[in-house]
Amino acid sequence: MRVNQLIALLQEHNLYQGTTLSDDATFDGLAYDSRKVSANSLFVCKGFNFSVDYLHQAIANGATCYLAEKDYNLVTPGIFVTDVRKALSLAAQLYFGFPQNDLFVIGYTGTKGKTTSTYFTRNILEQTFPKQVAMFSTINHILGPKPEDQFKAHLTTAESFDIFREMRQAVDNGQKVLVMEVASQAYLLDRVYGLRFNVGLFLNISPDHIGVNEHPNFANYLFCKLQLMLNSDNCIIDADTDHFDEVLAAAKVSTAPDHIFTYGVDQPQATVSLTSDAATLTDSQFSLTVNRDDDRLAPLAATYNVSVPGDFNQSNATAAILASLLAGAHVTDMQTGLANTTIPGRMEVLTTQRHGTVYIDYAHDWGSMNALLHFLHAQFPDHQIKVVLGSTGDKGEDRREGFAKALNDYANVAFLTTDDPGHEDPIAIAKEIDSYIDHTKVQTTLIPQREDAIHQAIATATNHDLVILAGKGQDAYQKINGIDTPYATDPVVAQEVIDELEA
Ligand SMILES: CC(=O)N[C@H]1[C@@H](OP(=O)(O)OP(=O)(O)OC[C@H]2O[C@@H](n3ccc(=O)[nH]c3=O)[C@H](O)[C@@H]2O)O[C@H](CO)[C@@H](O)[C@@H]1O[C@H](C)C(=O)N[C@@H](C)C(=O)N[C@H](CCC(=O)O)C(=O)O
Ligand SMILES: Nc1ncnc2c1ncn2[C@@H]1O[C@H](COP(=O)(O)OP(=O)(O)OP(=O)(O)O)[C@@H](O)[C@H]1O
Repeated sequence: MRVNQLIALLQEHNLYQGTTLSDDATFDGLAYDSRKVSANSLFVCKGFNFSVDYLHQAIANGATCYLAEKDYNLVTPGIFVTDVRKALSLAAQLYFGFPQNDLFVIGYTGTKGKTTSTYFTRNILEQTFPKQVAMFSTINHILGPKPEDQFKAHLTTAESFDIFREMRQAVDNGQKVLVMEVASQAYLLDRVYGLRFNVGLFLNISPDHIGVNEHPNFANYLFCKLQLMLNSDNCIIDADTDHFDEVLAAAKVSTAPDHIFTYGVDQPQATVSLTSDAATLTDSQFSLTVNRDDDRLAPLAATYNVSVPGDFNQSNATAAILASLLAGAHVTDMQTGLANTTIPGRMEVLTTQRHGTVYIDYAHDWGSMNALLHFLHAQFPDHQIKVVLGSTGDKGEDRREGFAKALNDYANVAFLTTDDPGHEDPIAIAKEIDSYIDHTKVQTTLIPQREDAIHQAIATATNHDLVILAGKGQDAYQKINGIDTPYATDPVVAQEVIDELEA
């Protein structure tokens, strides 16, 4: 990477303040972690917990220059900028050769449904472009068709440097499309600064991620999510979302009306309207009506089966249909892809002979729990709803009251147990949830061991019951006192219980 190119790019974005380096210098490496610096690298000084010791370590490891918001007055030269997070994103794009230019990039934001929709979209597009669809999801990253190109994710949206590094790998692996989740935190911390999306989707918004290390308030949370609409060539919006008018207004700022698409349940005003045709305990079927006179959209008027239950998943699937249409998919690809998608820990279904139907779902706040229980209650009114859940410690304290509200509205029985208690006592958390429960509607039992709670829920269930194991999905740990304590996962525990009971 040549320094004069970097300076020109920084100047273009009004970030450049000056340098103590000669402008004909070149770098062989770029890093923001002192432990990953190689010879003749540019080291980027950023972060809430940044320490000058990291800069010294980076220099010892081979950094020949640093990029920072302040001059550390060292012999080693520096490049100075007004905003180092934005500068990191631009430097990474330059260093990795702007890999986004060789990918069709689809980004999903929303409080709920990002992971599910990302999986749906990838599965559809894999029908159209086999082995050429990369994915950055909360669960895992896929950069190519080989097993070594797939690995677990650390964040929902990675640091900018890692995003562009992985995009470069994906392009080098022959990938044509990238489907990724864009958390609000990504805009808060400029992880996608300077990235233009071919398609940006806004699924929904409800209060979440507000706290010390996240957004200061809801207005900031919404502001960050809206940024995806301002940075996308095509915008797709769920017309049923709260704050729809603000989302649409944000999309209109930089996107022409015929590149803005909306969808909603039984919404004749939306570009595409979806109608639920059937729902069983294990899957569902819906139809789309196209309300805009547009030849590209016309073929979407069809019927689709989704192998994951939940009316909210019909909405997620519709988002994926529109996004994949813009990427070049045919309706048959959509129908096949949706009918064959399962998402780890999202509405996984275990059927039993005598103990009802068991759902494993990642619902871990009021919004998702409410959507899940409302769907099950409305669709299967003759069934009793039994829920196993806890609430995380050290954060999201308001979730406890939210869970109780959703249980009061729709559940019959709740087994309150452990879910990532952190430094808190799980039973104290369970008691707090219980304090908001209306016991005339919901019968509660407090059981500290999650495995025991799952056992009791399934063992006491009959074929008229729906048993919901909520909150952990496929998490293979419990966060206890700062340690990720191994946990077999809800699906494994549940299957063992079913095998034991029905042997
Ligand atoms: C508050 C927050 O989001 N922090 C993220 C941010 O940290 P940061 O830039 O402030 O860096 P830091 O962790 O304070 O470390 C300081 C700097 O020193 C460097 N360092 C550190 C140690 C060392 O020996 N040498 C060294 O150079 C680090 O590389 C870093 O650049 O950037 C880091 C990557 O560069 C992230 O790992 C870190 O995420 C933390 C772990 C986190 O938990 N973030 C959560 C809140 C988050 O981002 N969540 C979203 C939302 C999820 C959702 O929607 O559900 C997500 O996208 O996952
Ligand atoms: N469109 C939706 N509306 C409401 N709830 C949903 C929707 N889609 C999924 N959910 C619920 O939210 C849970 C999380 O879904 P998913 O992982 O797809 O969302 P996410 O946006 O990636 O979530 P998170 O940011 O919490 O990781 C699901 O297990 C389901 O209970």
